Amino acid sequence: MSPTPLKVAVTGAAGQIGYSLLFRLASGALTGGQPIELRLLEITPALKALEGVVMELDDCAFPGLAGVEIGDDAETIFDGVNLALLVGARPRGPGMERGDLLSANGAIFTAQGKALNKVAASDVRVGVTGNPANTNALIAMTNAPDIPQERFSALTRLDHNRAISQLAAKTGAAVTDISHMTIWGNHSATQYPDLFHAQVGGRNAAEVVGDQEWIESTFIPTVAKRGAAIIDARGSSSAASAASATIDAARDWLYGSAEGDWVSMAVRSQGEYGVPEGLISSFPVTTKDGDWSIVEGLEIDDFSRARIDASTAELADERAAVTELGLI
Ligand SMILES: NC(=O)C1=CN([C@@H]2O[C@H](COP(=O)(O)OP(=O)(O)OC[C@H]3O[C@@H](n4cnc5c(N)ncnc54)[C@H](O)[C@@H]3O)[C@@H](O)[C@H]2O)C=CC1
Ligand SMILES: O=C([O-])CC(=O)C(=O)O
Repeated sequence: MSPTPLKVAVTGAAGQIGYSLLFRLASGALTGGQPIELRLLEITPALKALEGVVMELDDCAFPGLAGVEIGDDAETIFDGVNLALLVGARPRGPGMERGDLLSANGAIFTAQGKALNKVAASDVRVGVTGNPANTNALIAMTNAPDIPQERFSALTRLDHNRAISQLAAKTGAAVTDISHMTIWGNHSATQYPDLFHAQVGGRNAAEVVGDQEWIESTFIPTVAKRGAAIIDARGSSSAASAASATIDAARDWLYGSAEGDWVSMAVRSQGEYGVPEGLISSFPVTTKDGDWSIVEGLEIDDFSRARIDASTAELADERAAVTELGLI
C-alpha cells in the first residue's frame, strides 16, 4: 500500500450522511491500509457543527487518518483532491419526489463542478450522492469541461444493495450468494432493478424466484420506493445506508470490483442499451484501477426494455429542465 494519503473531499460533511460517512472513511473502510486525508466542505452556518464532528474524529484516534481540513470555500477544500464525494444537498421530506429538488440543488453542483475543474488533482474521481443524484452529476460534469467525463458517477449502489437484500430475503439465500444485480436508469422511483440477469447461487434469479407477480408488484416497487419508506419510518432520509453505499461504490471504483461479478453505477451513456447519449444513467459495470466499463451484450427483453426506457425518459426530462434553468 502506498503511504501517500488519498485526499478525499466530502461535501455536506456536517449532515446526516456525513455523520456516518466520515467515521467509516477515517477508519479505513474505503482505503484499507492507505492513509486518508479528509477535506470537508460545508456552508458557513454549518461550520460550527462540523468543528464538533472533527473533534469527534480526533477523539477516535484513527491511525490511518492523515489530516482533516474544513471550510466553506470549494476551491480551497477541493485543492488537489483525488476523490470528491458530493453529498451536500437538501434532502427531500415526506411527500416530495427527488425531481422536486432539481432547482434547489442544481446550483450547488454548477459551482462545485467549476471548482473541481479548477483545482482537483489530475486523477480526480467524482461521486455524487446528493439528490437528484444523476442529474446533479450531469450538472457537475458539464461544468467541469477539463475533467474527463468518465470521472463522474452518481450513486445507485444503495438501490443495488437494497435489491440484493430483498432478493436474499425472498429466496432465503445469503447476500453473498447473490451476484450480477443491476439497477438501470435513474436513482428515483422509475429505476429498474433487474432480476432477469441477476443470479442466486449461480442460477438465474427470476427463475429461482419463479413468481413474475412478485417481481412486478413487490420487488420492483419495494426497491424503487425504499427511500420514501425510510423517510416515512424515520422522519428523515436514509443516512447510514447511503453512507455505506457511497463507500462501497467508491471502493469498487478506485480499487476494483469483484472478479466475475458486476455492480451498478450511474455513468455517462454513449448510447449503450439504447440509453440516450450524454445522460448519467445506471448500468451494470465492472471496475478496475479507477476505471469503469459497461457490461455489454446483455439481452434485454420487452419487459426490461419498457422499464429502462421509462427511467431514461425521466432522465431526459430532468436534463431538459436543468438546461432550461441554465445549469448546463
Ligand atoms: N443517492 C442516494 O442513494 C442517496 C442520496 N441522498 C441524498 O444525499 C443528500 C444529503 O443527505 P443528508 O446528509 O441526509 O442531508 P442533510 O440535510 O442532513 O445534510 C446535507 C448537508 O449539506 C450541506 N450543504 C448544503 N449546501 C451545501 C453546499 N453548497 N456545499 C456544501 N455543503 C452543503 C448542508 O449544510 C447539510 O449539512 C440529500 O440530497 C439526500 O437526498 C440520501 C440518501 C440516499
Ligand atoms: O429517497 C430519498 O430521498 C433519499 C434517497 O435517495 C434514498 O434513500 O434512496
